[in-house]
Amino acid sequence: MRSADRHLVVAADADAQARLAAQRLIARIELHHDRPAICLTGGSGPQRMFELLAGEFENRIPWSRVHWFISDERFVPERDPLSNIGAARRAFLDGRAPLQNIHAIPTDAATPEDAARRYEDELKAFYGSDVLAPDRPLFDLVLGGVGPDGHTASLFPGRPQLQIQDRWAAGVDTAPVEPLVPRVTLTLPALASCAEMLFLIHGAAKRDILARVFAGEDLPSGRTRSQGETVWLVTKDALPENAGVA
Ligand SMILES: O=C1O[C@H](COP(=O)(O)O)[C@@H](O)[C@H](O)[C@H]1O
Repeated sequence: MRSADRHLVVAADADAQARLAAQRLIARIELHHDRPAICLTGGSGPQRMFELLAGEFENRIPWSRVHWFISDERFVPERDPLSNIGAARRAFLDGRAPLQNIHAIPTDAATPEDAARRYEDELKAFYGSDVLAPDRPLFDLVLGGVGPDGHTASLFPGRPQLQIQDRWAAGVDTAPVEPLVPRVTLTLPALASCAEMLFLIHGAAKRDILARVFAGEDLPSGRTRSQGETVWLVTKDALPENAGVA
């Protein structure tokens, strides 16, 4: 199903979803002949796909060329089990991606805000400009998830980071959902600067929040926009009735 705002793809189960996601990621990499930029995310959504990238799909990734970023981070060291980039590194990046191609949010900074400013500088240096051009996306692919309150990355409902238009990253002093640690998040304009935004949603526990997003409620995940395609890759068990799929 296609609508003005979203392209919905339904997967039979989490394994099928992970395969489709890995194939989309590889297709985006293949479209970029220089330095593809992939923005990973935390949470449960991409974990099975990470396993496939370390296994069955490993030989299809030109590891020396691809650069890996992260949509948001908990303000903890990478070795902490709560670290989003730490989880991605352990699952598939370590031993495959060159270290200089892994762009972690610097959680050794003094504060989340300092970390956000340093990450913004790193993103701008990679992009080669301080201004995001409408016809030149920062990322080839941005992965997304939806939390129980409709948050995506670490953009939470009603929080000021959601309104930021002039920054690429921002600190979040306290997260309103578990784990209750400070965070750093990319902002909506930075996330939107992509050729494809791919939400990975699975499990019956996501059905109610997805129904609210699809109903048009003003939630962070529903506010995301991409310069290119926005794809919601949803398993059957997470699909709400208002998704418009029989
Ligand atoms: O806190 C976070 O949650 C969202 C959604 O994660 P999920 O486990 O509920 O699918 C995730 O996208 C974000 O990166 C993470 O920091």
